[in-house]
Amino acid sequence: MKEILLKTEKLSKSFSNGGFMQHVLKNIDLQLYKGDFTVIMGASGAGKSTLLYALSGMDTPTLGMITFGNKVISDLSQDGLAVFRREHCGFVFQQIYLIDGMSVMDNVLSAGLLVSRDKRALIRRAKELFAAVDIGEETQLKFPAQISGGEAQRVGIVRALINSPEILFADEPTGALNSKTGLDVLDTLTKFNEQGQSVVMVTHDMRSARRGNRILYLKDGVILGECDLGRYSHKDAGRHEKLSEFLQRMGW
Ligand SMILES: Nc1ncnc2c1ncn2[C@@H]1O[C@H](COP(=O)(O)OP(=O)(O)OP(=O)(O)O)[C@@H](O)[C@H]1O
Repeated sequence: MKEILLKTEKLSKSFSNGGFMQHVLKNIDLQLYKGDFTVIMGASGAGKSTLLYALSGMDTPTLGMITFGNKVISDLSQDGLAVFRREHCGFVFQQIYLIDGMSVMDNVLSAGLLVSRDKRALIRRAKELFAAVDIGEETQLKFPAQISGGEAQRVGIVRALINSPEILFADEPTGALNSKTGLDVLDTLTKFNEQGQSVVMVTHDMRSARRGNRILYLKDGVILGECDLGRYSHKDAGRHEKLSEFLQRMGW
């Protein structure tokens, strides 16, 4: 039996655009499960990022309820949401936004120090995570301008995981990377997920989506369908076909 991590009830989000209301998310009832690698797909403008922002407390819904564990997060103030995000969520975006004037290690530690005062423990965890993403000690001392895009994204993942978040949210994490470095980042996400990290990722890239075990398809602000792909394995030859067939059915 899967454990529910996060739940939405009648989640709606509307924006006022040029004097009219645009209803981007419409009454979404969704449950996200612990340990899953959930992927949100859909055409451009379907509302994928808007959904990710609402789920992660980066934005508030217009209507509806979001519950994390036993805690209703949709009622929290901006300050309450900031604390929720810091303590429970990790974020990886297409743009990495490392702080230029700090070393790679200090970038990660500064995120950790927002939650914990135990610098020694943070350094230990940072080192473990850097080892897991294959960022050596020399690179840890470099500044963001001195590392490659792929290294920067892997540092971004370490930063996102330093506070041991219950959910890692990723929005097109390979969007700005070339094929090889994008693959390294996907392998890294897969590895952490195999170790139990729950991941929710938005993408319109099939190669990225294949890493998920659960694929949700969003269309015009509603979840049109979902596909259970099972756990990722690079040996799973039928995976690509199963996903293609699902996406075709969804009208992708
Ligand atoms: N802050 C905002 N203010 C006004 N409209 C917004 C805002 N954020 C999103 N929208 C609108 O909501 C719709 C869905 O946007 P969203 O970014 O969620 O789509 P998406 O599925 O992630 O698209 P893409 O794949 O192109 O990134 C778009 O029409 C967008 O213009």
